[in-house]
Amino acid sequence: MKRQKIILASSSPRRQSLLQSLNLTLPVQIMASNVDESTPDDWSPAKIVEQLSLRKARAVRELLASDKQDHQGSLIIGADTIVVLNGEVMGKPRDEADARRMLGHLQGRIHEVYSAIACVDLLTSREVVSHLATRVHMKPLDSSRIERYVASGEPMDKAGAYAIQGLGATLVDHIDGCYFNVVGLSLSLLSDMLLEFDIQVI
Ligand SMILES: Cc1cn([C@H]2C[C@H](O)[C@@H](COP(=O)(O)OP(=O)(O)OP(=O)(O)O)O2)c(=O)[nH]c1=O
Repeated sequence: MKRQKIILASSSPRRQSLLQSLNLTLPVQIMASNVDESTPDDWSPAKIVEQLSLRKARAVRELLASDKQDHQGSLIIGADTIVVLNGEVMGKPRDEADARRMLGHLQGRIHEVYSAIACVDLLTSREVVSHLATRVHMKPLDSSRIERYVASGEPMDKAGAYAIQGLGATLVDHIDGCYFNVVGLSLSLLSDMLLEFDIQVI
């Protein structure tokens, strides 16, 4: 049995276009699942993103279980991103008020963005998971600027209520670490992990 395809277990358009930008010779299929993203309070940021990325990839494996034959050569990839400020974990904002609150905490401070990638191999049943943290230095922002940014709609489906790849770039002073890790899928980490499954990007 040979490697047939990669399945990205994600509904995030950012992750889809980042993976596609690698121009892999293997076909890429998108298959999102609905997983419960709640986690115990005592989990570290690294454990949260690693376990959630695994949960997403395993959920797709379960979806495929009924027609295993067709997917045996698949490598499933899941990913998860959170923002962490002084121990406070921020996922996606619940509403605009929550986005305002998150940006109010992040402005003028340094936070970390944790993103994990999980690879679940249907060929060998092997699972590999890893994460990176990137430090983001956000500019000081007054409340009217935060208000205008929230009104743009961009924060709503982003961890920490901003998108560094969009208008949010204007709110960031600088970062230490991998840029694509902030966007939600580190291509550097992903390429290293794919090599472990004999998939060469370049
Ligand atoms: C900090 C930051 C996050 N994000 C996004 C990446 C993720 O899509 C999202 C964090 O939510 P996630 O729960 O990691 O992902 P998701 O629900 O969007 O997609 P899926 O679970 O189906 O893979 O925040 C940005 O796009 N830009 C940024 O600068």
